[in-house]
Order: sequence, then structure tokens, then C-alpha cells
Amino acid sequence: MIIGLTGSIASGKSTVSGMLAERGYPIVDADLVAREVVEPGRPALEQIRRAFGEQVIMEDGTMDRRFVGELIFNDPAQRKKLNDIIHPAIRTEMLRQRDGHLAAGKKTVVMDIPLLFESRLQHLVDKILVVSVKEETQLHRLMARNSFTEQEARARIASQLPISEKEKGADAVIYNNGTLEETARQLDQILESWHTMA
Ligand SMILES: CC(C)(COP(=O)(O)OP(=O)(O)OC[C@H]1O[C@@H](n2cnc3c(N)ncnc32)[C@H](O)[C@@H]1O)[C@@H](O)C(=O)NCCC(=O)NCCS
Ligand SMILES: Nc1ncnc2c1ncn2[C@@H]1O[C@H](COP(=O)(O)OP(=O)(O)OP(=O)(O)O)[C@@H](O)[C@H]1O
Repeated sequence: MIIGLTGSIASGKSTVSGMLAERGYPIVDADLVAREVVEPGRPALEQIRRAFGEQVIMEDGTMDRRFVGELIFNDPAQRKKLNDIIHPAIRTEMLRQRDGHLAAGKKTVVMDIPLLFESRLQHLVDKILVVSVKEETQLHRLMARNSFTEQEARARIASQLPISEKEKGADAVIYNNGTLEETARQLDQILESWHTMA
């Protein structure tokens, strides 16, 4: 079984994927893959340099993530330009990792894909697990985790589909507004109802 784990920015996907990893599930993490495919020397970084200019590359040759974030979360056209370059590379590498886990005999693989709905990737997974959070809590957690201003955090939240829309497309929803124990309890109930094992 392939589980697609998604939600909104700072809703708690990494927190839940950490719990799944503790329970032995292999995780394919789109945010991690997105970092790998823009490492110095990779073709996607060269394309980004050509599309956005030298100012997106830092002195050590890595991508300036803060700068690129400012650019794309405030301008849908720039966001599309980056997505068109980087998403095909992310997808290829994620499928490679998924196939590696399946070939190694894993019964269930978790794919943590923040933009599962936005990029219409539902067909890649068997079950969709959405991690949801109240917007007020999401805003505070995002500002605290990334030291963002309220305006920076709101721009990022607005760049994704509303969480209520994602809930409608879910096979199961975890409401991550309470304690981590409450979140873990919901997760275990869902895994049990899906009869899935690591
Ligand atoms: C813009 C970048 C450089 C900002 O880097 P930064 O280190 O600040 O954030 P990080 O990569 O940890 O992403 C944090 C969250 O932002 C959201 N996010 C990232 N990219 C996008 C996007 N293109 N559209 C909407 N939301 C996005 C996701 O919820 C993600 O979990 C980076 O997010 C990036 O390269 N984005 C493009 C790749 C992508 O779409 N990644 C999302 C997973 S496929
Ligand atoms: N139940 C909880 N109680 C308190 N803090 C939490 C809880 N769940 C998550 N957090 C915190 O909220 C922040 C966002 O959570 P997390 O990083 O798991 O979200 P995410 O959905 O993976 O974010 P992103 O989309 O940016 O990758 C983190 O700092 C995390 O430690």
C-alpha cells in the first residue's frame, strides 16, 4: 500500500511522518527530495540559475532558499516558473525511492507530499492521509518554527489550497490541534482501520 501524507504548510506532516518512521514505515519525503535535486552540480539548479539569475545562488554555490521563498510565495507566476523546473525532478526521484522500498520487500510506503492535491498526484497513492490544523494554530506554529513575520507566514499559507478542500479529498484526517499524544492516537486508529503494517 502507498500512503500519501499531505496537509498544509506547518500543519504537522513532518511530525506525523516522524511517528510513522518510529513505527517502522519507510518514508519518501518530497521536501527532502526537493533539497537534494537543487544541490550544487544538479541540472535543476543550473536551470534555476538561468531562469531567475545569479542572485538566487549564494557564494558557496547553493540555492538561496530565503530569497527564492520571498520570490515565489509572493508571485504566482514566479512560483509556476520554479515548479515547472523543479517538480519533474522531484517526481522522478520520489518514484525511484518508492520503487526501491517496494523492491526491498516493504509492504507499505509513505509518501509525504505537501502539494499532493495542488499537483494532482492523487493517482500515485492508494490512501490519502491529511494532517489538518486550525488556521490560527497553523499561523502561530509557522511563525515560531521559521521565525517568519505574520505577513511572510500568511503568504505561504495562501500559496496552497485551503485545508478544508484537502480534507474533502482525504481517506482519513488527523486533527493536529492538541497534544502530540492525541495526534499519535488518531494515527494509530487510522492505521488499524486500514489494516496496514510496516
Ligand atoms: C521555495 C523554497 C526554496 C523555500 O525553501 P524553505 O527552506 O523556506 O522551505 P521548505 O522547502 O522547507 O518548504 C516548506 C513548505 O513550503 C511549502 N512549499 C514549498 N514549495 C512550495 C510551492 N512551490 N508551492 C506551495 N507551497 C510550497 C510546503 O508546504 C513545504 O512543506 C522551497 O520550498 C522550494 O524549493 N520549493 C519548490 C519545490 C516544492 O514545490 N516543494 C514542495 C514539495 S514538492
Ligand atoms: N501537536 C503539536 N503540538 C505542538 N506543536 C506541534 C504539534 N504538531 C506540530 N507541531 C510543531 O508545529 C510546527 C509545524 O509542524 P511540522 O514541521 O510537522 O509541519 P509540516 O506540515 O511538516 O510543515 P511543512 O509543510 O513546512 O513541511 C513544528 O515546529 C512542530 O514541532
